[in-house]
Amino acid sequence: MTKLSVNINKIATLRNARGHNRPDVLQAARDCERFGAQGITVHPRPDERHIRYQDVRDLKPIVTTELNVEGNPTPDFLDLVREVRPEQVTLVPDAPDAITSNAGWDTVRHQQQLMGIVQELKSYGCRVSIFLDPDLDMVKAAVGTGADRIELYTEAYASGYHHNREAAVAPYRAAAELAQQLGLGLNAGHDLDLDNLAYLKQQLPGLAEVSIGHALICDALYLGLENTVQLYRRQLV
Ligand SMILES: CC(=O)[C@@H](O)[C@H](O)COP(=O)(O)O
Ligand SMILES: NCC(=O)COP(=O)(O)O
Repeated sequence: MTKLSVNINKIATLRNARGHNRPDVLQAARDCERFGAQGITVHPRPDERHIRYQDVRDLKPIVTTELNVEGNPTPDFLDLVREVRPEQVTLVPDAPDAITSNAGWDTVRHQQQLMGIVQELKSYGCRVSIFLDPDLDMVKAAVGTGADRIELYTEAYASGYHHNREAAVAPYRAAAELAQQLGLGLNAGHDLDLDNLAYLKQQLPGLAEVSIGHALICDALYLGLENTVQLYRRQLV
């Protein structure tokens, strides 16, 4: 089974536009779970333009599925996850000024740094996942970091899907097979949507989890959150 973790960053973007508490991020998390989400993902960024560090603290006690906290392991981010101890931490090498995540780790270059961080986070009981491009050398070097899983960065798959989906998924299938042979669990995310999700799931046996935010929240504007979460779940059976 592939689990659906709903990324609620965009709920926070909308809330922050007015400075009050509408929509309520915590209620949105509860509702996503009630509608079928099997996890809640947040990606606090240093400027707190959507999810704030305090949201992450507030979400931990109310999320009943799994809280997945994504981000660059800066000192502030590490202090946050030390305090909150989410079920999963996904390490993402995004620059502070990045509009959104735009690359996976160079696990060859950063293996030592990641090794120390992964070891510490695992000692708190967090599952640790490393955000990666579908590059076989990066997958091999990810093993040496001690991470439990990798999250394949699916932007290139999503952007190539409508042109040639077989070609778009091929590097992901190779990376997924290698990761699982090497004992790494497999997550995927970024720009997944109702068009491209089912094919990815079909092509990547063993895919443990997808985290989806932007497209899902956009779809919910038209289809409603309950219906949308269920539609995404149905792509994953
Ligand atoms: C790691 C990843 O792909 C997601 O966290 C994505 O970057 C969402 O972040 P934003 O909502 O800030 O675009
Ligand atoms: N890890 C990917 C994620 O959480 C959501 O990415 P997107 O669906 O907002 O592109």
